Amino acid sequence: MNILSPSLLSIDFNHIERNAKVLDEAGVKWFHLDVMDGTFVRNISFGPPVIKCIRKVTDSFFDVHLMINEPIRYIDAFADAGADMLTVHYEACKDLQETIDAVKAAGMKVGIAVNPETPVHWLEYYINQVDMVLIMSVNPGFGGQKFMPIALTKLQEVKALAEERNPELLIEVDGGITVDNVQDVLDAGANVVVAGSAVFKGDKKANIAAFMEKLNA
Ligand SMILES: O=C(CO)[C@H](O)[C@H](O)COP(=O)(O)O
Ligand SMILES: [Co+2]
Repeated sequence: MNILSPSLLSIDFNHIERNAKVLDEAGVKWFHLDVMDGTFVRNISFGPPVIKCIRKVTDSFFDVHLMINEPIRYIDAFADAGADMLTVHYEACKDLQETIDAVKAAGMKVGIAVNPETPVHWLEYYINQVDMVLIMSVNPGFGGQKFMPIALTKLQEVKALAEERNPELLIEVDGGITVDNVQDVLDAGANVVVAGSAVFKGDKKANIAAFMEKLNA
């Protein structure tokens, strides 16, 4: 079963409750929350206080994408804010094993994200310890960027690794996904699709319905 995880980076923050309702009513079950610290990526977005507010208006699964250095420092804060899963960047953790263990100990699911230039085989040792691998199809930091096709090969590699080592693994792709390229990433092995601009620009309900049609085909 494929999952759409809309990135709230593109949401109208003046109307969070109204937009969350639109997503929920459109059948969206996951919210993708992009946390940026201005050091791991050259942008700052939001943190636990905002997530805590959004938690009050929806029961959806909070798929929190941590684009922050040394995320181990904030695990409890995100757990308290209502995160269901924390996805940390391979490139941002001094001790990835310790970080994975700490997320699990805090009662959340855990994912590892890799940037476009980070090889998938670096994840081999961790692949059966995590719930999800996130393949970035843009360089992280901003919504609205163009999809990078290198992600397709990496999705195929993760899928092959998962078949061997962790058949339950969720494989998420994030960055520049549209209704026109979503089939390519599904065919390559993604089963969780993040979309920000392609959901929030224009008619949200129609955009979500178009994605759902492809994901549930
Ligand atoms: O992690 C991200 C950027 O670093 C965002 O999740 C991603 O860019 C989603 O936005 P869009 O679908 O517009 O690319
Ligand atoms: Co993201």
